[in-house]
Amino acid sequence: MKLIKPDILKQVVKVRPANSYKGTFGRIVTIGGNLNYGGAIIMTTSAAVHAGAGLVTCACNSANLTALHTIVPEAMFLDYKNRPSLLNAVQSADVIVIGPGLGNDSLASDLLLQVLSQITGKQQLIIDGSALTILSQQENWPKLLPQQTILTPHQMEWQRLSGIKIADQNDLEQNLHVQQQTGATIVLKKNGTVIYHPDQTTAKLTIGGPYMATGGMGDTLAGIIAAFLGQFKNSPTKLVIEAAVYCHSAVAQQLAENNYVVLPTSIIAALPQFMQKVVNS
Ligand SMILES: NC(=O)C1=CN([C@@H]2O[C@H](COP(=O)(O)OP(=O)(O)OC[C@H]3O[C@@H](n4cnc5c(N)ncnc54)[C@H](O)[C@@H]3O)[C@@H](O)[C@H]2O)[C@@H](O)CC1
Ligand SMILES: Nc1ncnc2c1ncn2[C@@H]1O[C@H](COP(=O)(O)OP(=O)(O)O)[C@@H](O)[C@H]1O
Ligand SMILES: [Mg+2]
Repeated sequence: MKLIKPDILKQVVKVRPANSYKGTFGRIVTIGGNLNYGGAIIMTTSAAVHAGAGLVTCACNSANLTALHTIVPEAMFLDYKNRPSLLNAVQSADVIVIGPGLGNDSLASDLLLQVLSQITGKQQLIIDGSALTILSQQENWPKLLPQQTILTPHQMEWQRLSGIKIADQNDLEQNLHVQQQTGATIVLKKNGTVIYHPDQTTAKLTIGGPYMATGGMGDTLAGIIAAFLGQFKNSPTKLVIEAAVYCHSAVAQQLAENNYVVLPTSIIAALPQFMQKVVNS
C-alpha cells in the first residue's frame, strides 16, 4: 500500500492565479448541525473557509445561526428546513458535505435521500458523521451513491456500513470488497487512516496521533476535504483527497509539539499559514 508522503502537499496546494475571484475556489454547501450538534457543522464550515474555499453556505438548524455568524462570518446561512432554498443551493454547489451533526431523525434522513437523488455528475459529495449512520440503515445503500462520492467513516461508522467488525478492519481485502460495490472513495479514519480510491488503489496516512482524539476532529477534516476539492481542480481527485487528509494531520502534528491536546478549532485557525508555508517552501 502506498504511504502518503509530505510532498503530496506541494503537488496539490498551488499559488493562486492573479486573475482569480471567490468563484474560482469552489462553492461549498455544508449540511448538518441540528439543535444539539451545531458545533459540528460550524467546524466543518469554518474548516472549509480557512482551507481556502471561495464561497461556503451552511445549511443547518436555525438555532445555530448566531453562533455560525459569530464564529465564521465569511459563511452564508440557510435553514435546512427551507427545502426550496436548500435544493437551490445544492444545485449550484461544486462540493456538498452532508452529515456533521445532522442527527438521525426523519428530517435528517429525508435531507440525505433528497441530496443523494439530486447530485449531478459534475458535483462532489462528501458523506460524514450522522449521514453515514443513516446511509447504513438504507436497503442496498451502495447503489444510492452518486458518482464522485467520498465517505469519511470512523471505525464504528464503517462497521455499520460494511458489516466488517472494527477488529477486522485492518484486512484490506474485506474493505476493498465493500468499497468495490460503491464506486466511492472511502476515507477510513483511525490511527493510520487508509484511503480506498475508486480505482482500488489505497493510500495510508502515517502522521497524526492521539492528541487528535477530540470531538469535532472528523467534522473538521470533512471541511478541509471539501475546500481542497473545490479549489484544486487541476490535480487528480485522488491526490487532492490525499493532500487534504495529510494536511489535517500535519497541522495537528505540528501543533502537538507544544500542545497536549490539539483542538479542531486550533487546526482550523492554523490552516492559512500552514498552506502558505507549503507554497513558499
Ligand atoms: N461539537 C459537536 O457538535 C460534535 C458533534 N458530533 C456529531 O455527532 C454525531 C454522532 O457522531 P459520533 O461519532 O459521536 O457518534 P457515533 O455513534 O457514530 O460513534 C461513536 C460510537 O462509536 C464508537 N467507536 C468505536 N470506534 C470508534 C472510532 N475509531 N472513532 C469514533 N468512535 C468509535 C464509540 O465508542 C461510540 O460508541 C455526528 O453527526 C458527529 O458529526 C461529533 O463530531 C462530536 C462533536
Ligand atoms: N489516536 C489517533 N491517532 C490518529 N488520528 C486520530 C486519533 N484519534 C482520532 N484521530 C483522527 O481524528 C478524526 C476523528 O474523526 P471522527 O471520529 O469522525 O470525529 P468527530 O465526528 O468527533 O468530528 C479522524 O480524522 C481520526 O483519524
Ligand atoms: Mg465524525
